[in-house]
Amino acid sequence: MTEVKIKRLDTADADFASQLDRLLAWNESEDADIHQRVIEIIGRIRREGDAALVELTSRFDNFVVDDAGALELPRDALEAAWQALPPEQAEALREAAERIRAYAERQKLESWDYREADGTLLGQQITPLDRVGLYVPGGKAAYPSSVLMNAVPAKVAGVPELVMVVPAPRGELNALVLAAAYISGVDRVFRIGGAQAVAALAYGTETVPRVDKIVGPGNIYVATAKKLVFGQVGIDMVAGPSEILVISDGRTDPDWIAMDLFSQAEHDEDAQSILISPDAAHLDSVQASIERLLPGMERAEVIRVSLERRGGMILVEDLEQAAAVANRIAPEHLELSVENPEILVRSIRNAGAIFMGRYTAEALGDYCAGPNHVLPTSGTARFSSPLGVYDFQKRSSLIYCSADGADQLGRTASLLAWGEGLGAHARSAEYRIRHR
Ligand SMILES: NC(=O)c1ccc[n+]([C@@H]2O[C@H](COP(=O)([O-])OP(=O)(O)OC[C@H]3O[C@@H](n4cnc5c(N)ncnc54)[C@H](O)[C@@H]3O)[C@@H](O)[C@H]2O)c1
Ligand SMILES: N[C@H](CO)Cc1c[nH]c[nH+]1
Ligand SMILES: [Zn+2]
Repeated sequence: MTEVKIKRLDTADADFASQLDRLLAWNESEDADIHQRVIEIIGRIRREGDAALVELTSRFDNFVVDDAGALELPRDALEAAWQALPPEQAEALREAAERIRAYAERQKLESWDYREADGTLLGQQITPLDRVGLYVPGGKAAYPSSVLMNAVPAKVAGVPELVMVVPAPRGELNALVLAAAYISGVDRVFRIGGAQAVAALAYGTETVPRVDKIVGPGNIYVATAKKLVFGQVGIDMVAGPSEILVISDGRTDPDWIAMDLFSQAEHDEDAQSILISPDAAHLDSVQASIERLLPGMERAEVIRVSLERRGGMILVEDLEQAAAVANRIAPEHLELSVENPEILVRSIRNAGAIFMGRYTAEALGDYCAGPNHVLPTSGTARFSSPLGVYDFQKRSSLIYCSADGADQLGRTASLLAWGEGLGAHARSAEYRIRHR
């Protein structure tokens, strides 16, 4: 077994900050290249519609159809997949869906208003989005759990129309993906993926309807496409290649930690797995576990590439410094594998999801704990949050002025409008003032 070359960093090194920046950075030329390719794909979908969708699907997913209509799955295929599931899988899917729903129910934004003494009413009205596009990844692995994570909160919000896209390599789709779409109330499913699927949802084609917002995770092509179509449609966040950051106090079984790092590395060669600990001997033990366990893994090569390209082990002075480094990284998933996670969690400011304590494997959150697994990546947890019901709801402000309210507010508005030199604004307010 050859050594797995994972970068080692030490906060005591003078140039630690720049070493960390290099660990987190995407290769710039690779990044620019992907960006350019995605712009071209989006341009083709806008200009050529279905024809480009069919051609790009055959090129990237090895899935050839004569006519774009065949990219849509008939609804009875979803029901048939659900009916054919082995009972224990159906039960697991249903249990996961129920737990995701129970958590989502608590996230609902509600309408509210309040009335002032003069009868003026101010408030907020909540409306679900009309039609949402759900991206479900499927290039290298199938993600039934992502179907539930996308669709269940959308349904809780009350979105009337859910359009799902999922790549079908060689035309094949995982039965659990279809069954999950069935039980979570997805309306239409198209077998398309990557930047071309995002563009089709954003602009519409002859067969794919244009949506109001696109949500869901995907690889770097999907994440880049979502950023580029933002404005034409809403997007939830940048949910790209998966990431895990483990802070260990050195007392968790090194095999557990190695497997937690593998669990995200196995998604994609672009995934990122980082371990931080104040215990240098523990980092060595985890390295030894990685080398011993890796050959037995199903996706060993993907894990190895991911760990060697984007993985890291960071030696810190203490757990407080570990938290500071974690906040700088702002990971998608953060495991606090320590004795008192409820104390350390108070120092965490930037993380998509925080898994507290040695027993809380991140994988539980991926499937069935309840909180959403669609989470911000690439440091965007500094300003983004997990996918939730609120992503499928809009807020409109409500303002009702009584005659007395218009009289009072009109005087203030008029003064401010004249101050801005905007006469029509001022007069519009003044017309409603009672002139004595
Ligand atoms: N952040 C989250 O919440 C979250 C959740 C689940 C999965 N993920 C991530 O989703 C990703 C899934 O990736 P995947 O690849 O399996 O499926 P995917 O559906 O995201 O991507 C597959 C598509 O990528 C496109 N593609 C692949 N190579 C291309 C190329 N060279 N040029 C142009 N387009 C290309 C193809 O169109 C293909 O259909 C992983 O990175 C995983 O870590 C993230
Ligand atoms: N870890 C992924 C989110 O980054 C979600 C997932 C689905 N299946 C397995 N994992
Ligand atoms: Zn995962």
